[in-house]
Amino acid sequence: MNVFKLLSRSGKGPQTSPAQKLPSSGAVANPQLFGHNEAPKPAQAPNTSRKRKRGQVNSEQSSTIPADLDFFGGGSGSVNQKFKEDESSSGHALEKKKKGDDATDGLESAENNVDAAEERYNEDECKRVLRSHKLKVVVLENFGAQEEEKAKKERKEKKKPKKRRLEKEEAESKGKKSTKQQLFPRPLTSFSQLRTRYGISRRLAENIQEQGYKMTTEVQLGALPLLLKNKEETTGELSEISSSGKELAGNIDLLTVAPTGSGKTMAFLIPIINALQSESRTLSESRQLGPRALIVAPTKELASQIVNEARKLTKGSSVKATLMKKGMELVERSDDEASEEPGSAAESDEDGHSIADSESSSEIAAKLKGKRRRADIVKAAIVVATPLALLNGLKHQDQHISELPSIKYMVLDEADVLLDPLFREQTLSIWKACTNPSLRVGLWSATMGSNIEALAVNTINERWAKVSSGAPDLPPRAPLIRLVVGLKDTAIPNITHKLIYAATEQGKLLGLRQLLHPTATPSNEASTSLRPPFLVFTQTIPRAIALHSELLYDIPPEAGGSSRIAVLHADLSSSARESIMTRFRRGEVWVLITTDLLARGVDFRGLNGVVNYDVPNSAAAYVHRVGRTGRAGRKGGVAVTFYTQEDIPYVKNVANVIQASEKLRGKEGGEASVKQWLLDALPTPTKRDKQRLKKRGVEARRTVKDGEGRAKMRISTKSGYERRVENNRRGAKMAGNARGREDRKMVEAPSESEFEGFEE
Ligand SMILES: Nc1ncnc2c1ncn2[C@@H]1O[C@H](COP(=O)(O)OP(=O)(O)OP(=O)(O)O)[C@@H](O)[C@H]1O
Repeated sequence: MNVFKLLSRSGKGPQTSPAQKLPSSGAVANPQLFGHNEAPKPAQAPNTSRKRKRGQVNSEQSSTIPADLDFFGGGSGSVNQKFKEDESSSGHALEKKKKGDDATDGLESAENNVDAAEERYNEDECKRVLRSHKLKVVVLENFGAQEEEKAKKERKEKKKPKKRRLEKEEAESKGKKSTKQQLFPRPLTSFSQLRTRYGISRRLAENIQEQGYKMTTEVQLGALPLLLKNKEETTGELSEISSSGKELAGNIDLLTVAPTGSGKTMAFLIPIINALQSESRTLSESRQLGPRALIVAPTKELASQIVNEARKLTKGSSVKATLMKKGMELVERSDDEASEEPGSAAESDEDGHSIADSESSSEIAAKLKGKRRRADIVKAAIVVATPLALLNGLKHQDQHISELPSIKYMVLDEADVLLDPLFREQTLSIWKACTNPSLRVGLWSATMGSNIEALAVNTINERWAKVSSGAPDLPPRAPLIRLVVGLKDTAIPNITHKLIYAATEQGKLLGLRQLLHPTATPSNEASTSLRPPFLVFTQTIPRAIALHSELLYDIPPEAGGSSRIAVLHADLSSSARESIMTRFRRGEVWVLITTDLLARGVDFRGLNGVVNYDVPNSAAAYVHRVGRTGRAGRKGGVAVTFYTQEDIPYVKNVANVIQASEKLRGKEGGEASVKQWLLDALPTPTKRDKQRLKKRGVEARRTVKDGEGRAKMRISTKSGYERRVENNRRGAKMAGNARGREDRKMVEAPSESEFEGFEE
């Protein structure tokens, strides 16, 4: 169906080139964002001593590599060629699987080929690959080594006279370098290496292979080698930063900043699932151990998406993942504290964690009359939840929070928002409740302020001070490593940004209608390039609702009419939210109007665009909102941002992000969508302005009434005068109708003998 023909009233639709690639056209062969234009390196002498293994591609025989596998950008350079061999062999394995061949056979041949490629890595090549993919790994805090060093120094210094000691300290603090130690982990260029190099379970390897991914994304390429234990090298990459590198290999806290849609979910799930699988071989063993990994996400939508991903990767294994819902508990409670709410018993989860799944509501009600219900205790190894759902499962009536000593892994997905004032208290309470001394933490997001890094370091220190007191035999203290992919806090380079001045609220509505009906303005560049499905973001829930009712009848009935447009916000019930998400994912809804509820993490793979109907509240919010399109390297996504007179004090935030993202893409000067003159003309918001905007949004849009009681910043194409005339007319008509009904009642009042219908 040509969506655009149906949307454009003329029926012709805009002319699009058949070659135009949109995110909705499907996955791209190369999900990576950087490293495509890598210059080829001089060829290295081939390793002739090694016997070629079964299925391995000979670089001399096959000089032409399929374009979709050429992810290091052509040329016969040593590293490029080696990875191509590696990839083509694993791609071959994938193809085999598609044809119905035995999956394990494919795995084996890929593993054998990777073995061969592995041998030819050297440190310089690793560095080059990491650089070309814009990966930077640094040691943010090396707690263990710092403590060791401090203790050593103290012992030494005690022996020196005081004067000399003070002089030395002063000199040291003056010359202290702030540069962080950089690490160069061996990049993971193929998923097959997960088995050959890190020995992940066969089941997990098969589940990954079933996803059909041809190559690792940048964040997977950098994070997985840091988080997994290398089965061959006993010291691992971390030997560089600690004498106890052997114990630290794969045993670190990681703070990752990587672009939106770059596959961070897989990157944090694989190491956790692998570790949990090696702890428990059978399902009953795993259930006995209870929850051992906690994944915290800011919204229900994101949490349920993570659970789905985790279930794909844990299929057929002893490890299960569950979504924390109302009526589920993480700790045992006394009878007095058990939930009294019958509604909370009604939710059950795929892994059978609810007591209510086989009972009718009347049975439950009857039981509850006699005895308070004991909530269901979660047994799954991986628990995914929003901070509030988790705290509800941990808090007691007297407000004290139970400890969770069984949790060994905690992931904060969208860590910057979870540690932002909005969620900070809840998140830190959860973090502190995880009292296991070997707790490993992962903080992941596409944006991360330096204040969040500092907060993470403080929290890790505080927690350690608490858990280590009175526990002498603790494992070595893990370092905090930071991995950054690309340019920190920048929008992905593979989408097109459009910043459009709409002057007024009515101008924005007209602009959005032009996007919906593209042939009405063929000259408008923005309108010809945005295709449904797309998301529309507003500042508040009332504005999302108002915009939805304004646009409800804009889609012609032949195209599905009002069912094609929907609104999703936090005031809707969970089931309504789930149903809208499903309809949007299935393609039944084409335009989804929402608030920042869907700005983070949610993965709509084929989303063609994002419209910022209201300017986002921060640069980070822009990065996340527009990152709903262009996922996994998909090209052709469009991000349109409307701004009005009221937004001018703040719009520079957004303009700067667009400029940085276009620079990353190589679009500068005349080609850039935000011209330098505009950037120069826009006022720079102060720190206070930014803080106010982040907290409250554009103030004018929050004020519903002005001093004279008139509605301001309303979403409507009609002027205030037109609306008043219309309201007066409507009022007069309603009054007339009411009078008419009264008159008719008098005239038509039935006589007592007349039939008046059946009583209910
Ligand atoms: N190696 C891969 N090759 C191709 N696609 C991948 C690969 N890894 C993950 N994906 C896909 O990329 C998409 C985005 O992944 P994911 O949701 O994990 O991104 P993210 O980095 O968490 O994004 P965000 O910052 O928006 O939360 C998903 O559809 C996922 O299935």
